[in-house]
Amino acid sequence: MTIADHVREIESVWQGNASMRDPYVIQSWRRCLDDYRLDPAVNAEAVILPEGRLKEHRQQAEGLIAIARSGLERLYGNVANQAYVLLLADRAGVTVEYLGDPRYDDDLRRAGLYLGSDWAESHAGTCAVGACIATGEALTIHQTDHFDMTHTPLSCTAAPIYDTAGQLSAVLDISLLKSPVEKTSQNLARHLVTTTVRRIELANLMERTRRQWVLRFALSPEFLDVDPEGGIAIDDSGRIAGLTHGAARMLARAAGRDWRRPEQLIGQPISRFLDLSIDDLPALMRGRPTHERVLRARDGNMLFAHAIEPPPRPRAARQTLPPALRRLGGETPEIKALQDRAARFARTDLPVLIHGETGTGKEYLARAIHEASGAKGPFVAVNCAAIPETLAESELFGHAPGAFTGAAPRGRRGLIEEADGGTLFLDEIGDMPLSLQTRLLRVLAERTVQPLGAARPRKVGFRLISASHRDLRALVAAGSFREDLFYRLNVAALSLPPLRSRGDFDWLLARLLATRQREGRPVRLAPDAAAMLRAHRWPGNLRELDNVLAVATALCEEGEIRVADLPGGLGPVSVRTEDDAAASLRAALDGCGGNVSALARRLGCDRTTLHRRMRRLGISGRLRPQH
Ligand SMILES: Nc1ncnc2c1ncn2[C@@H]1O[C@H](COP(=O)(O)OP(=O)(O)OP(=O)(O)O)[C@@H](O)[C@H]1O
Repeated sequence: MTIADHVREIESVWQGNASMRDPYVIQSWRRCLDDYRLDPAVNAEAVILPEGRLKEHRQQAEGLIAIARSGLERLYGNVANQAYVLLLADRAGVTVEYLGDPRYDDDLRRAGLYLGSDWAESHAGTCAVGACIATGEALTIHQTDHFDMTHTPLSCTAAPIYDTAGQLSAVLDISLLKSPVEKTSQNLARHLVTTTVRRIELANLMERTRRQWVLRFALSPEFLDVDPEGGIAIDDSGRIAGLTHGAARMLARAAGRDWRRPEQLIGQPISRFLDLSIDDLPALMRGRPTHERVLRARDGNMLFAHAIEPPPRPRAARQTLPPALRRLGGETPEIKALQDRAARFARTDLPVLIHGETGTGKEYLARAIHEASGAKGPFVAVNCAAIPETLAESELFGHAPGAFTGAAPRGRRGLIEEADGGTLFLDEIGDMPLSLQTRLLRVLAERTVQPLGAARPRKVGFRLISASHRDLRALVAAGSFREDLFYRLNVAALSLPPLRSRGDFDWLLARLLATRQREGRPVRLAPDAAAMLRAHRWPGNLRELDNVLAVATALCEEGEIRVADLPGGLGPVSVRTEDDAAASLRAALDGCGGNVSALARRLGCDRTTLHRRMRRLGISGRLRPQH
């Protein structure tokens, strides 16, 4: 066809003469002439947007491109060797994603079948993307259907992609540079794009309505599970929260409404369209044979449906925290973040480094991680600051029989070996002497331990958790901590906040108080005493609070801790020292005639705990009442 013939045909159609062209082609020609004032005799060059503007369009369509990509790639895989090009255009008509054969790059670019090409009907004239945006329907613009001669060699088929609110959001186009003369040759292409779009819309619906029920449907049971015709998201109250285009058409038909007016569908009760309520959805889940999952639409048509339950709400995620980690604190964002991080580390065997002031619960957290990890072996805690340097080596690494004077005759397994299969917790790691740091580094690098005097190293496997109240980076800078060891320990870092800044103070207070008993009964806290505890600065953190409660429990009467039972000087301006706690405990011990077991019974804790606390506070168990 010559330009003159083409122009003459368009003019004839415009004058209202009969035509063999599809109605949507004629309507587009009219828009081009009447609305856009285009001239079919003037060839409009393909417009390719400059990179900056293309980037803006791509950024806006990012989510859609990500969802559409696998559908596009699969479709392209099916048609690539037949010289088809795939374009994904946004609702403005700009090509934001493109799959084509690089061998024809120049021709494709010239024809506008390229990334960044702008197919808006207002300047490109009649074209598949533009006409699809204007009509909202899948269609083929074949060769001389195009408005001017620039694009007449092309055959382009496009289908609209609707978002879950029923608005046209993009167009998928499949084009050929050269095609057979017959337009019907593109019927298969039309089937392929509409099928791909249906899948893209379903994927988009599933992605965007994760918290709702999704009902997928098909007209025949065989296709329900493999290739449903559409999907509807339904909220808790049984209203339509989102849908695919196939669903919009089906629902509109069922209730005699217009699918082009999504506000007549979105937000409406599903029961207006289908013989269905929210309570019927569980019965439509997979598990029942497909042919039994039948629904009746309000227009009397039957369809087969498959309901997909929403996943549990995010709150449930907290429920899945291992119990040991749940016990770490109350529900504040800071503690929740700490628990989530610790839970993730617990699932790995990464070395963990915990930082926190003294008494903030570093060992408690380390034990919780050990418990949450499900490790079979033991939790072995070593306080690097407490072992005398001379003993540290044999304590940690063990020794062979007779390795040195005073060595155990049958030798001794070191603490590192004891932790085999479990967790080694090195508390106050910053206080470890440099010589031991070097040996520890070797254990970590080689995963073996060599006891003193032993001929051969032994294999060990454990998770390492270390802790310090000191700034290890500063120690590295000062030369008292090995830098290479620091990097090996500081793989997964956790930081415990000081008690004075914890938003869950009351939760912790209640928790610690719940472990106390007086004469077999729970202990209460008078409101003014609680206020005093809240106002204190707690330099000794949780340990200090625990000690204060222990002593106050011992001193209180009628099971209620009052202000008078709290150590003097407790309050916002005072800085309570461990000496105060020691003095209170000493007083309580005196009250039991220096008998640790008796005091432990009175305090409602076991003897080991009390001994540990006394050791920490520098109190000897053989202490006699002081007069
Ligand atoms: N989340 C918690 N809930 C209840 N009690 C806790 C919690 N965290 C710590 N504690 C208690 O607080 C006290 C101090 O905890 P822990 O010994 O773990 O602190 P730490 O930081 O390791 O101390 P240090 O720096 O002296 O080694 C312990 O009695 C512990 O049982």
